[in-house]
Amino acid sequence: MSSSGRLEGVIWCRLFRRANQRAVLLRIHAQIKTQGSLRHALPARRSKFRPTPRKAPLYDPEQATADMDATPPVPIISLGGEGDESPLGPKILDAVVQTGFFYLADHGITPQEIDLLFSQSAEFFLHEPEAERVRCQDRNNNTGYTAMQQEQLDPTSRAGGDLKESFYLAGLSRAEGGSSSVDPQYRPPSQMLPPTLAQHREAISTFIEKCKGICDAVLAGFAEAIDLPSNFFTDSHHGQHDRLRLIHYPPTPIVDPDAESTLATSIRAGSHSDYGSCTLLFQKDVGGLQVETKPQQWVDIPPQKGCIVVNVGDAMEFWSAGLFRSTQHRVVLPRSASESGSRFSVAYFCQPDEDARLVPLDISDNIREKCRGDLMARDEFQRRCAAKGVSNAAELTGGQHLRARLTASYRPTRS
Ligand SMILES: O=C(O)CCC(=O)C(=O)O
Ligand SMILES: [Fe+2]
Repeated sequence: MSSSGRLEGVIWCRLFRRANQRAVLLRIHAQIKTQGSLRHALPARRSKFRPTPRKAPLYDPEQATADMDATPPVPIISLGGEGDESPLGPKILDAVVQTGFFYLADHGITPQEIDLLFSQSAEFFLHEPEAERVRCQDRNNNTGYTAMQQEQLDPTSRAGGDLKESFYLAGLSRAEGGSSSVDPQYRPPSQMLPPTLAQHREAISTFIEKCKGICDAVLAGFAEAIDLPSNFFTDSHHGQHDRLRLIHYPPTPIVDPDAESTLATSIRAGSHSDYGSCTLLFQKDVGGLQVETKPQQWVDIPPQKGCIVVNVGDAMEFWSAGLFRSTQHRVVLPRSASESGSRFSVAYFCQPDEDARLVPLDISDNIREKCRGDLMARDEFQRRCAAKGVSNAAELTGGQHLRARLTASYRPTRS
């Protein structure tokens, strides 16, 4: 075939796939109007949502990145490169007590490593046969594949399950007692990998270890920020429950975010706070992530070149007695053509150990004074704990909180 013929073929494949997906979504939205629930409107088998296997293009790192360098809505903080020995703690204090979100620069993972992981992720979501994906599901260990709408991050919403699919990876080399010396008590579970990911096992494992290293630095920063020894939190984080999560939000039609009807349709990721100590979020070229900076006030956190989004999770909010904020965030449906294609993201969830007690700390007067304007009132802290199903954080362990939140947001796997 000539190159122009091939190009034409590719364009037709893309147009056909887009039209096919659009038709399915439009049918579902029409059914929502009559049946009132997207979950009921879902086809019995979810495979209709999928791009056609083996014909879809892989993730293209050269795609336009229009939003990338707009004025950042949260601070950009350097983890420190050569010649920058300044400690992280004082640099992140304001951000973690205000929104709990910041961009992290100079983190040591190269753009090439990130691009590679995103293309491996796209290869999995767009090319791995359904049987292989499903074979690797393990909800008991929070590893492997999760299907479209299996998770509903905001269980209170009437919109139904989130329009995304994902794959959770536990520390691969740690699970086998590999390179790093992990006390067997804190070993993450081993898991099956589907062929498209198994062939990249080494690279993915290295990526996970790098994320763990960054999280250890962030945890040390959290401790230093409140005048604690830098190992205060890292001692309770052996990576046992940490997960790297590859996420794919398939193409969906553009919606008007302010329209009343949009509230009844599903969302890419419902409003939620993260469950652990901190999250590293890698975004590429498609936006949609928003943070609730004030009640009902949602601010976009667009991809920022070279930066990871870091946010505080519930465990750290409990531990810090509400000084650090685990803020609600979500991923909205496409608002423009640039958001309507597939969105890929990668999250590294850093979790406290199973037995870590999340007893709220006594925050020193010195730190309280520094954060005066942003301190959370005691009753607000209690209210936020209660909203997350926690009556007394002092009696909670890292493992208990994680399981409670996962149980609340996942529906059982279909057999
Ligand atoms: O995909 C994203 O950008 C955000 C995902 C997220 O917040 C989560 O999975 O907890
Ligand atoms: Fe999140």
